[in-house]
This record gives sequence, C-alpha cells and structure tokens, in this order.
Amino acid sequence: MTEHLLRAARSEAELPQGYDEPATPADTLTPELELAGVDKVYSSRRGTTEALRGIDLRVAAGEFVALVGRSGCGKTTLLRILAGLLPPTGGEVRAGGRPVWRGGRRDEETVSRFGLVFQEPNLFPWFTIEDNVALPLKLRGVDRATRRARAHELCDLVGLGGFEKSLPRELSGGMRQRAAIARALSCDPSVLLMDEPFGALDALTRDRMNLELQSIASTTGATVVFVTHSIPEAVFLADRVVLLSPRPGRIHSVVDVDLARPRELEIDVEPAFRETVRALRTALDEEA
Ligand SMILES: Nc1ncnc2c1ncn2[C@@H]1O[C@H](COP(=O)(O)OP(=O)(O)OP(=O)(O)O)[C@@H](O)[C@H]1O
Repeated sequence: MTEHLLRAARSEAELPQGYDEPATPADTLTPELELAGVDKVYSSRRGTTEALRGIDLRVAAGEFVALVGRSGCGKTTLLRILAGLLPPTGGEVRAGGRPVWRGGRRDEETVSRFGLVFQEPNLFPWFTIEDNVALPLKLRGVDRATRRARAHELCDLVGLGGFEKSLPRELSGGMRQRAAIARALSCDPSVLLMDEPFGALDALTRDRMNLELQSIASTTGATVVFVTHSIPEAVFLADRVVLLSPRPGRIHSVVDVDLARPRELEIDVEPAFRETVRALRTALDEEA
C-alpha cells in the first residue's frame, strides 16, 4: 500500500519522458499559483547556497497544499518566493496567470491578493487587536467605520469575538496567532501563504487551530500553501502534500490526501490517514 501510494504520488519531474500522467484537478483547471522551473541560489561574500532547483508546481484555486521536508530543504525560501518577498534566480512564478516577478521586481497588484501568516504573529504591541487586524485596510485608505466592522467580522470568524479592544499581551499565544490570521484575511486574499503558523503553539492549541483553519479555508474559499514540519498536520489539513528533498530543494513527491471533509481530529486513527502519514515518513527517510 505504501509503495502504491508513493508510486501514484511521484512528481511530474520524476516521471519518465512520454509517460502520460492521469489528469488531476490541479492539471485540468487554470492554476491559481504556478511555479515553473524555479531556482534559488543565495549569494553572499562567503559564497553561494543553492536552496532550490527546478521547482514545478501548480496549485488550483481553492486547493490546500502543504509543503513538508527536512529542516533547510527550502520550504521557507519557496514560500517567500511565492509571496513576492524574495526573487527567484531562475524560472517563473505566476498567480492567477500573472507573473509575481517581473525582471527582479514584484508585481504589487498580484501580491496584493495574498495574505501572509508566519510563525510569529508580529502584532504591534501598542495597538488593540481590532487595530492590528484592520491595519492592512488602514494602509489601503479604508475608512474607520468600515475597518471596524470588518475587524469585528474577522475576529468572530477566528474565534476572537469580544477581544477586539484587548492588547496583544493580554491574549494567549494561540489567540495572538488567530489575530494574525484575521489580519491576513482582512483584504479578502484569494491566496493564503502560511509558514509554520502553529509551530510555536502547544499540541492542544495547535489541534484547535488546525480545526479552525480548515473551517476558515472552507468559508473563505482561499487557496492555501502551508509550510509545516509536522506530517500529521500536513495530512490533516491538505488536499495535497508536497515533499521537498534536501538541498538543493527539489520536489520529491506529491501525495494526494483522499480524506473527506470536514475532518475531525479523530481522523488520525483511520487507516487511510495513518497510511498517508506512513508513506510520507518513509519517503522522508529515503531522502535523508
Ligand atoms: N538569506 C540567506 N542567505 C544564505 N542562505 C540562506 C538564506 N536563507 C536561507 N538560506 C539557506 O537556504 C537553505 C534553505 O533554507 P530555508 O529556510 O528555505 O529552509 P527550510 O526548509 O524552511 O528550513 P526550516 O525547516 O529549518 O525552517 C538553507 O540551507 C539555508 O541555510
């Protein structure tokens, strides 16, 4: 079974020439996100580091894709390139069919459709939760009453209703991360890019956040790319899990997660869940 899953999951790049891969949703629809032959080499006075090589990936609108792989394999680099925070040294990155990068400069209109969430919530400590959540709207010149209404709506969505006037230091780590998610959603992004957003949370809070993120993704219909070190978390959340191999990061395999939604936490005892986790762990071990 493990072997069967992995065989089905080999990335396009690894298939022999002329092999006719069955169409998947991401192949048949216009992709929301597309990486074609993306390379990244970091250069400094001390030398160069090849972080990514020849990344080809398509993510369909509304799809939830998790990126996993060993520490240092290039997950953050890939996400930052997608987000328009870091230019690739080769290849093409498109969102909604438009290039994210044009000659080393990012396309502001394209990246304005993205919401970003990192491991640290990065809230302004002297702003209330409401003001933090509404900050991107303020920067876009949205009037105060509209900002306030939107912040309240988003606080409700992420389970922070009633905490709008609190300061970040008055909230728990999980609540602060919810505020960061609400802020990322404030401009109605079509794409959410998340780098280990729950990595600093305790296990119980992380479980709860996973349930909430699943529901947020379904309510908003956003396309999500989610970086995590946790294979069970990736399998719980994602429609597809992309496994990167170590430096330089390349796509080792792409595993479809064939589990019905909404998923409950207890899904982790189901054979299909366990088999997918095991297949990914085996693949990760092969790569080490
Ligand atoms: N600014 C930089 N300059 C030089 N090398 C870098 C820079 N940022 C990352 N790297 C290198 O690129 C490689 C990929 O790093 P990256 O942070 O993308 O990996 P990662 O998979 O996200 O790691 P982790 O899981 O530990 O967060 C690593 O070898 C790292 O040392």
